[in-house]
Amino acid sequence: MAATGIGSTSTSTESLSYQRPLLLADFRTESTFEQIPIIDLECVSNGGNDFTARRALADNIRDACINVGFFYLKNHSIPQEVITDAVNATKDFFSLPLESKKSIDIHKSSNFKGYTALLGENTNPENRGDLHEGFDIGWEELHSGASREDDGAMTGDNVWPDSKTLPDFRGKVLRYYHAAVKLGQSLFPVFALALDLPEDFFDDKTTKPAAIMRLLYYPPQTGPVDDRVVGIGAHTDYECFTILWQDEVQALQVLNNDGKWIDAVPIPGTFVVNLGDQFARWTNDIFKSTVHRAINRSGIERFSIPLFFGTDYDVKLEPLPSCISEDDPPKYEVVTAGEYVKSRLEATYAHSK
Ligand SMILES: O=C(O)CCC(=O)C(=O)O
Ligand SMILES: [Fe+2]
Repeated sequence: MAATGIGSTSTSTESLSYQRPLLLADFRTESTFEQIPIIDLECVSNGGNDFTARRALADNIRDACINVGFFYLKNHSIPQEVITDAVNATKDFFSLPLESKKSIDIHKSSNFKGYTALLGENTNPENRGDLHEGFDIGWEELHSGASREDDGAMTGDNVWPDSKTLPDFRGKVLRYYHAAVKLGQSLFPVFALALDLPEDFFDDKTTKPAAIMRLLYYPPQTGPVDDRVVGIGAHTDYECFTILWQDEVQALQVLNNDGKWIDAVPIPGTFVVNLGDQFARWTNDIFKSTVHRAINRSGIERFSIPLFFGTDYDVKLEPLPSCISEDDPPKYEVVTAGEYVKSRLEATYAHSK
């Protein structure tokens, strides 16, 4: 599937920009961040015909990717109604009796799909388990329900709760999934431009959206909090980038270079986007896969929905020539995106096997 949202036809201005010397690391600032930047996606959401605006957007995104690894996205194109439906479906799902949810436990799945119970996952190996419940899905055709025949290491169907119990659940969740995938597809060309690559660079590497979506529920943690049992322990994400919807409850925190946790304060109408390990690998760490965690000390329930979007599972994560040099040799062994995601998921769920 071709990337949507912005065109990839070359103009003379674009060709010139590709030939600029690539000194991406020079965009790194000396001091660390104290805030997460807000980026306006209007020029992509409106059809993306203005290259000057796309270039300016890519420059802002480059700055955020090199120096923070996180940004808020405003003026995205996902209708509020699609989000609200998915959030309501999320709340209905987590309200089901534990035995219904356990019947589709993620440990029964060969491809990491289904329900994760409280403490079922441990994102930070130094911790004792994450205090959230989750529900994971991957790509599935909206109407026919077909999954893909061959997703390499990640091949397999989604699992769903009983449609008699939650008749609208699958439709609402998948509608949001496909909207978020479309938004993600519109971001790949901007990331490419931010790396001074042709805007269509990721098109042939993202033909079958390798996107995992999670519904997450964080119960409140009251009283003294054991640092080793938090909502989600300190970790980096595994794919190229994550598009996170979060409700109004503050819990997400992002680690800056001074080791200080910066709150990713909820901003209504925005998504939080953060980079993951695949982009760190493509760029030999020029793009930051920033450590983050979530602790819900608010006293009320919190819900969030991340969508993790990587390159196709059979694509090799090779460093871009512009991001390596004699002084900066490749830092990572080359593996496929699917092997990488699978190995990280195996480690995350190993403790509750
Ligand atoms: O719920 C959140 O705010 C963050 C979730 C997260 O970091 C993840 O699932 O990887
Ligand atoms: Fe994360």
